[in-house]
Amino acid sequence: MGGDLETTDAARADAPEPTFADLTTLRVGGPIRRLVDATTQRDLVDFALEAWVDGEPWMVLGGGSNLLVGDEGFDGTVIRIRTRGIEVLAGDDRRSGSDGGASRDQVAGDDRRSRSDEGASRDQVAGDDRGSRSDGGASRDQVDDPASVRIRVQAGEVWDDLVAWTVDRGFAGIEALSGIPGCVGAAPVQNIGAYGQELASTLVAIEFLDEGADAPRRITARELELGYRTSVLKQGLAGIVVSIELDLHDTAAERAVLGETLSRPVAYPQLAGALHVDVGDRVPLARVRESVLELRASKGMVLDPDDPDTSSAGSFFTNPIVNEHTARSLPGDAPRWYVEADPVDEVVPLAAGLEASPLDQFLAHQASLEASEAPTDAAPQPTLVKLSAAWLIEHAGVGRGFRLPGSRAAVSSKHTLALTNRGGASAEEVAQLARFVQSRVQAEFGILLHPEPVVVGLDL
Ligand SMILES: NC(=O)C1=CN([C@@H]2O[C@H](COP(=O)(O)OP(=O)(O)OC[C@H]3O[C@@H](n4cnc5c(N)ncnc54)[C@H](OP(=O)(O)O)[C@@H]3O)[C@@H](O)[C@H]2O)C=CC1
Ligand SMILES: C=C(O[C@H]1[C@H](O)[C@@H](CO)O[C@H](OP(=O)(O)OP(=O)(O)OC[C@H]2O[C@@H](n3ccc(=O)[nH]c3=O)[C@H](O)[C@@H]2O)[C@@H]1NC(C)=O)C(=O)O
Repeated sequence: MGGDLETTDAARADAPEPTFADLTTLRVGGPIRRLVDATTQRDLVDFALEAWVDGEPWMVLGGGSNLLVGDEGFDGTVIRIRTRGIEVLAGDDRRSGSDGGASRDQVAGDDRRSRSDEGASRDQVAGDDRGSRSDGGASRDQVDDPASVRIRVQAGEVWDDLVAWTVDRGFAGIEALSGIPGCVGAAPVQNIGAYGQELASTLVAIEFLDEGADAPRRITARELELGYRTSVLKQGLAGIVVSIELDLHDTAAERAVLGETLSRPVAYPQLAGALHVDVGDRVPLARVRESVLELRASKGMVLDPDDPDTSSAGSFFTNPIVNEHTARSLPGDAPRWYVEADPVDEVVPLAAGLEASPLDQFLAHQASLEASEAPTDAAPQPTLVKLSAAWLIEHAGVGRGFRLPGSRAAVSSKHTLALTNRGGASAEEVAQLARFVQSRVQAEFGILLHPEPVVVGLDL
């Protein structure tokens, strides 16, 4: 291991060991047997190899903003990613995808290792938060964009600092993702998205350390199969994201003519409303950032130590994607958005009782579907509709501020999709609230809500 590794070991008696309650934005979760801080790429690989050789349980920690860990904690190694560095890749670097020198604006360095694979994939379907399927890779638009600029960012950079950095330099493409918590390395895992942009629209590739490997490899965005809050990383490809590469739009030429750095076209009606423009308009980058930060703050989605509504993991459930038939069965005022093909969320028959857990009912339903379905190659693609989990929760009788008797966990008073810790809640209290919300929505609408955060040591 390198000499600058920072190791916190539970065996060390002199300093109190941080628990997950100290390290996550939900502020719940038990002790960590061994916490190590990887501050360079070399250290990251060394720590990971050490854990893998020993065959001990391991997990990655970024900003702790999308994590619910049980009160028992984690009996293994937690590798906290602290690597830093944002580089602008120039000329050959960006075409080959190698990461040799020639960065014209390197902010911070790291012990980068060189790797040359194919460049950006060329026919990505650009997605947005309401869209469902994103095929990953730089969009044709970006690759063909003569003003595109490619950057590589190390996994431990704070996501929102990166957004601020790009806005300051007039690089457009992730401005609507302002205020999202967490670290850069977690962003491709669930293809973060908000206010009409998602990572898939700008992501070109990642450097990834597969579990058991001793050096990272490059994986193109296309290979990541990015979709609505998902990717092959979320679906089980084990390892660690080491860095990401993005193609952004450099507004320098436009600025010379217009005197302003304009955003990508505004794609989210709520954001367009807040900016007093139409969907499709372009507005100064900094205004988009400001407006998104205000919108997020009004929903309790910007971390603020003085506001218990922000002691959450953001949206606790994903918005369900169902077939058109199910969507039509909902009341007329239920928000619905048509999406492109993606897996349909399970609709559990209302007749299924609530005695079994939602997961058991889901599995039983899945098994009965598999048993009854004859294989077919030419099934027509169903029309898919994304629903609002927040609306379903509210209309299942779980309003803002709701809490179970005696519990210190509550639904946010600003947005029903965020479960919050009002002070001193246990992980089990958060899990109880989550199960209650799931069971209410299921009883009312027959729809099973899926947790968005990574859940460790708890059953949901
Ligand atoms: N759209 C929104 O408004 C919100 C979005 N988020 C997003 O959720 C994510 C949370 O980030 P963060 O707080 O840093 O993550 P966390 O520290 O909460 O980690 C959550 C999980 O992400 C995976 N992960 C994190 N970093 C890496 C990495 N370098 N390589 C591989 N897997 C990794 C791990 O899952 P595993 O163990 O399964 O590999 C980890 O358990 C961010 O992308 C954040 O932007 C969060 C809240 C709101
Ligand atoms: C916060 C996250 O991402 C957020 C992202 O910031 C926003 C903005 O793009 O859109 C998603 O929320 P969302 O679908 O709830 O978006 P919002 O615009 O806040 O609400 C949608 C609709 O839900 C309904 N709504 C919202 C809040 C509420 O308390 N009650 C309610 O009924 C309203 O009808 C509203 O129009 C993302 N969540 C998911 C799971 O997709 C996160 O992933 O953690």
